[in-house]
Amino acid sequence: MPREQSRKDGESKIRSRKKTAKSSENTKDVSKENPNKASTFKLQLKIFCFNCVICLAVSIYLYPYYFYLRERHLAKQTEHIDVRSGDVPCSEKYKAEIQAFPGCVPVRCGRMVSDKLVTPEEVDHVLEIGKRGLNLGGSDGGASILDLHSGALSHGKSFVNIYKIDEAKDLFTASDFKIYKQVRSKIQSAIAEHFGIDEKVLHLTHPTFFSRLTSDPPSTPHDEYWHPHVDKETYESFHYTSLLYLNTFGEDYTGGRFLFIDPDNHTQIVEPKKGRVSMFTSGWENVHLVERVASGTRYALTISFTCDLSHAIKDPS
Ligand SMILES: O=C(O)CCC(=O)C(=O)O
Ligand SMILES: [Fe+2]
Repeated sequence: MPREQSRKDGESKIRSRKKTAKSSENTKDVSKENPNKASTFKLQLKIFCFNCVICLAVSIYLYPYYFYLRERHLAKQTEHIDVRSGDVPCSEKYKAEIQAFPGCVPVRCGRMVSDKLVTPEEVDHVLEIGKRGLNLGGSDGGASILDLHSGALSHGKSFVNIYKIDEAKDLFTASDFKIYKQVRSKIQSAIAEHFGIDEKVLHLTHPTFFSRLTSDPPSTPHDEYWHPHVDKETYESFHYTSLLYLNTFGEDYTGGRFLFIDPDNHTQIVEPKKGRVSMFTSGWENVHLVERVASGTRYALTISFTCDLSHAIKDPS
């Protein structure tokens, strides 16, 4: 029995030695293969990195097109538009606010553009009034305004009252104010018609102003006209905003397009053009911005309306 046992012990030792030998052979094989595996891994890593770089380059190249594809034009500069509109759902906040003014609640919210509302003679005259006033002042930065109602005129880093400047005493004539009133009245009727409200419950409100925009770097936050905003927030009294463009994008300046920013970063663009009127509900459904002017000088007149009698103003006179 002990001899039998020692034979079995001997056999199992041999088996275990063979196993050890085999496993050490395996170890030797793997370590022999390692250099190949390492170089394959390096190659795969390089291919991966190369693909990443290509993807990144393609994305950077296509990025502007992504926005381009999301850009839609409401009005191009090259078009002559009788009436074109874009409806959007009224924002809840605007709807809630305007309910307080019977007869002033729009049947639709959105925008409307027309190139036939104001005559070329009227636009020429209005532009001339604006230039005459703005030439007496001007911001140090890229945005100058002249508020015909209050008389506020950009001057350096702040404002002066144009009606208190000696040299501006007889600057504006009765015929200037008549033209302003004529244009205001046409726009008011068009807003009432398009948005289905009673013209009589709509009142001119402040500020009503000329703007002159250039590519000059800003000198105060007032000069940063390119930020997205909602007019109801910027100018509390506004319910309906209108803009009369006094010169033309692509001819008198580059940049300076007007963009409505809709949900999902879709944009609807109005390219300003001399005589073009754009009008829209002033609520959160119409977030918008003016692109930075890249060259030249852009002129526009903002005429806005309120349904709130306590914010009504008379025509400038
Ligand atoms: O001049 C424009 O086109 C728009 C200006 C504007 O959005 C504003 O004054 O609130
Ligand atoms: Fe605005």
